[in-house]
Amino acid sequence: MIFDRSFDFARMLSAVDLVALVLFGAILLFGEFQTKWGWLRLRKSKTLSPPSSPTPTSHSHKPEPEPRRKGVQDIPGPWPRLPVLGTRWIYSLGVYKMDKIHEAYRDMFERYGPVVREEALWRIPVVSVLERSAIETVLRSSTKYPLRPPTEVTSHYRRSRPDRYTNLGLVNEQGETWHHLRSILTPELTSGKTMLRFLPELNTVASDMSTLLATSRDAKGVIPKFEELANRLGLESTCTLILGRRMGFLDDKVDPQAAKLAAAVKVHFCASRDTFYGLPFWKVMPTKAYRELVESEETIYDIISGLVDTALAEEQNTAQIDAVQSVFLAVLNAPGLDIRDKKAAIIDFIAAGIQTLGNTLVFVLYLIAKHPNVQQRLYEELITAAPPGSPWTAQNLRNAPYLRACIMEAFRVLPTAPCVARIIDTDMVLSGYHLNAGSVVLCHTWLAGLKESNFPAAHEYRPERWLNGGPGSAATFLVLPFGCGRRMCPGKRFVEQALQVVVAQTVRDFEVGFDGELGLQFEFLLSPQGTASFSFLDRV
Ligand code: HEM
Repeated sequence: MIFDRSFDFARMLSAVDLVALVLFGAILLFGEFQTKWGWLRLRKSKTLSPPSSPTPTSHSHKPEPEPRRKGVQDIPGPWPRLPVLGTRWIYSLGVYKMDKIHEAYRDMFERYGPVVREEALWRIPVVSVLERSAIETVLRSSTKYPLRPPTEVTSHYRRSRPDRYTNLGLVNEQGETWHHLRSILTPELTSGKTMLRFLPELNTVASDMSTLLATSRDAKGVIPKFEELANRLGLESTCTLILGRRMGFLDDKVDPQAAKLAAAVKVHFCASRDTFYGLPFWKVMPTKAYRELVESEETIYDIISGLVDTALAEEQNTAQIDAVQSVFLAVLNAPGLDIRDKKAAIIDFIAAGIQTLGNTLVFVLYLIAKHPNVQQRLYEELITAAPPGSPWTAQNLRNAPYLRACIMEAFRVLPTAPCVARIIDTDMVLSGYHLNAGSVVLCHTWLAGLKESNFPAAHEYRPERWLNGGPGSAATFLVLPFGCGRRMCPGKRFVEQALQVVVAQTVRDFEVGFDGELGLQFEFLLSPQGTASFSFLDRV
């Protein structure tokens, strides 16, 4: 077994590695590189009292010793736990592959049971939970300012650029600063009214995507790198929503900016993964992953910043897509925020929509393509709800429950975000272990949703389970593609609507096919592995 205590860790390290590790440990020990949220771990317990010591009594018989309660230190997990560095070595020394971390968790749950403890830098425990009850306990306890572990490397970089950022951004901020940003930056983005007004423009985006699919096919109807088009769709639709204008990323000719931006977003996710799961050498020197992160962050900033500036200049003269511009302007006109924060928020929103939406579209269409019966039923529903040539209105979409079921089931079987992370802010008992406030917990919603005990025939793609009231309470905390509570993804409404319109348009226009199996890889998000070769045949 890989993680037996007899596992010979030293054999895996060269002498140079060992010296580097020792030196690194010393630097960290005496340096100022403690994680910024480590203090939470040290906070006083709120709800649980420590095990009580036996009270002296006048009776002669000895009181029964109380069973020792199991704490975080008792949770099984990879071994050895190194001083300072914890267990992050498992991803760096070839035990698990960095791009297969989704499989690593599956393996660890099989090996150690439904609760697994890893240790991040400074031996801070990171607890992974698989049981539905544990996931519910964590996610139900959402407070006013829910805490999600920040991506430390982005925070580190942003602190080094006060010319561009005054804070860490919505994704990485915590507490009152996060709440302030969230309440100012997201109301337009999350508003149902905004989405409704955006629908006509989304129809033109979906129709342009269909044209692009038709013209990008080879003689057999195959598009060998569909994921690139899916990312362009993500970029175009998000820009249309946020900037209030069409950008032309779905035009026939590949826009070099779009390609550069999509590539930078991919590198950014991978570098975030490598710095998060790898050994934290980036904290003391600019490692390859850190340099890639900085480079991609700057590329993303520069390109989107250019788009924002152009949109802003045009805004002075024209009101382009009347309804949609409100997201962009609402952010720019928000009171009480530095212009750097507004610009950074717009950039973050656009960057957030590219690969997330692209990957999700690949997954949904893949599952539909691999299940011809599902595709046929969906097609029949769609042409009844909106015959070819008619638009996707709110009413037409309401009349397509099977479409929503296909998307929801895809989120259960192949979600882009496979777990929801929290730093718990009260003590709690999870699967029999007492955890103190400040513990980092990863709720593995994806793997839990694939358990037979939660969903019958869990490994099968069955959209029907979401019809007529859905699969019941099992779904509440297990199928959470956008997270939950106050920190839930503010892009949820937009993404759901965009997916519905684009999938509906695509399946109405084409019979979608996929040869073979789609591989998966972990890029901080769950992503298709390699290229995704789809066929799109005209409906007769
Ligand atoms: C398929 C597409 C998407 C998926 C699957 C997705 C998923 C998620 C998830 C799981 C979270 C964490 C939620 C939590 O901790 O409870 C999140 C946060 C976030 N997402 Fe998305 N997202 C998507 C698209 C978008 C888009 C298009 C935008 C912007 C327009 C966006 C902006 C954000 C922001 C700003 C946060 C941080 C929110 C906060 O901490 O307050 N996302 N997303």
